[in-house]
Amino acid sequence: MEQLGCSKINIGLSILNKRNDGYHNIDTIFQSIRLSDSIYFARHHSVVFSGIAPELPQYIQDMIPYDERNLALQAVRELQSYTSCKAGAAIHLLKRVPAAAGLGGGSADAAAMLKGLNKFWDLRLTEDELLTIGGKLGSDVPFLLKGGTARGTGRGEIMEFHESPAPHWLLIVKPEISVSTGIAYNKFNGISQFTSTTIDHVLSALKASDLQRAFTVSGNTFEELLFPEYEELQQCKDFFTTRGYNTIMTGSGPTMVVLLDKATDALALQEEIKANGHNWLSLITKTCSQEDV
Ligand SMILES: C[C@](O)(CO)[C@H](O)COP(=O)(O)OP(=O)(O)OC[C@H]1O[C@@H](n2ccc(N)nc2=O)[C@H](O)[C@@H]1O
Ligand SMILES: Nc1ncnc2c1ncn2[C@@H]1O[C@H](COP(=O)(O)OP(=O)(O)OP(=O)(O)O)[C@@H](O)[C@H]1O
Repeated sequence: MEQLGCSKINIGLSILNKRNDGYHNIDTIFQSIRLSDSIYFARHHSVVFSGIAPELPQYIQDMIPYDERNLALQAVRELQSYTSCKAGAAIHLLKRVPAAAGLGGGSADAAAMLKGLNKFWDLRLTEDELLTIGGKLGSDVPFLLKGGTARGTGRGEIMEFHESPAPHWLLIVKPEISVSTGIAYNKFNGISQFTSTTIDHVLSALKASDLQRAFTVSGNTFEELLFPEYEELQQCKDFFTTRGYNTIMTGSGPTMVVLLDKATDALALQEEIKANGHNWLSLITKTCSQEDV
């Protein structure tokens, strides 16, 4: 049995304030994208876990541990302790989503593991139970369990779902910079030009099915926090905006999301990235809706 774990982009993200539990309240628009990892389940007498990421560059492969530190295996452990299930499974994770990219890759695997094992072991957990278990594993996991298009508040787990825009082609571009999510959040000093009003504007553009406008009016507090320190991020964004493409950073970065008019634009941009000597990883994907997740 195969279970897909679709990743996400954030179309706008405002950090509102720091909470007493160490997390930050945010206001964001989550949007599922087709780019996904696969988890394969086969019958086995005990739980064994393995994984590979052959399509990703070596420096990203080196970041992903296939042991108890892997969020997907942590999802297995959470399910085992919640249900006391003693069943086995041979579980294999095939990663295609770049790690530490702001695409929610590890969280997508955790979500896929919860949904996959719920079916494979016939656990019959309700969606609410999965959302509660998912929330323990990471702030992005509840959205990734459901997918589609949602406004996320709280630490991201309070979700208000909306109709997804028609599928749009995207070029996902990741510079070779890694900043951990926790460290990026710690740079927040209480002030951002992007507020819930920014996210209101994104949402009204989405309601009008105008993804171009949604990108134009969106903003991400993490851009304010990271661009001054990592010049290459501004350079990467400018590379696409100066060529006329609406471009936003997703999550806590460093990945840029370039909104395309047509898939062939991606091939031309990939050629230009190479011709300009940039070592950015770029992948073509599409936005998708809850039915695809
Ligand atoms: C940047 C986003 O991807 C936007 O969707 C998420 O907010 C991050 O979600 P995530 O990777 O699932 O993050 P978690 O694993 O829950 O938290 C990692 C670390 O990020 C910080 N964190 C995360 C989410 C949040 N709303 N406030 C935070 O301050 C905390 O220091 C936490 O220890
Ligand atoms: N299944 C997994 N896939 C990728 N990374 C994982 C996984 N499990 C644990 N990790 C660790 O988590 C780190 C962050 O990777 P992940 O892909 O989840 O980040 P992200 O896309 O930036 O997440 P977010 O957008 O939720 O902040 C990696 O550097 C890696 O060490």
